[in-house]
Amino acid sequence: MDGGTITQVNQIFQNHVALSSSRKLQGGFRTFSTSEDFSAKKCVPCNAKDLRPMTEETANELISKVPDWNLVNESGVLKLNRSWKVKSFLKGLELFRLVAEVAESEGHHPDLHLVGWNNVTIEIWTHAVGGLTENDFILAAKINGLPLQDLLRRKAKN
Ligand SMILES: C[C@H](O)[C@H](O)[C@H]1CNC2=NC(N)=NC(=O)C2=N1
Repeated sequence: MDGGTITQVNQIFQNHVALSSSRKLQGGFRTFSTSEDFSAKKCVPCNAKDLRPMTEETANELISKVPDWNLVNESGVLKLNRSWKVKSFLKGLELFRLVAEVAESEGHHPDLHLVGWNNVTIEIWTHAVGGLTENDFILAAKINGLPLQDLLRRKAKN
């Protein structure tokens, strides 16, 4: 197979969304499942040789599994992001501390932003592959499971 055909085959494998409940290896590449709870999974090391960034099509299928996260394409690099308004600067740092514990235990790390004293944005992508992998969805799902409510500014009532 020439390079072009291999790329096409890779695309086909990566576009394949497994319906089973466990991660599959198809033709040596990781595939992604629609039916799984990402928060129950564990991140794999990002330096694994068979790790490839998923296509935008796959990312679009998986984004609904991580409520409140957005899919963004930054100059061709797919990323997940989510924003919160915190009660104070220190509460923002507390939020980062909770997120950092998840990140350290998963060995997968988000980009953390605390801007204008109370605006927190977290971006998640896999630096090693320049795009999204299942790891990013696992980390996003685990962040969604954190008890952040007391750190957040309450929404203004009308
Ligand atoms: C070996 C280890 O998995 C890597 O160095 C990790 C650490 N955390 C990481 N986090 C993220 N988001 N992307 C990476 O490529 C990455 N690499």
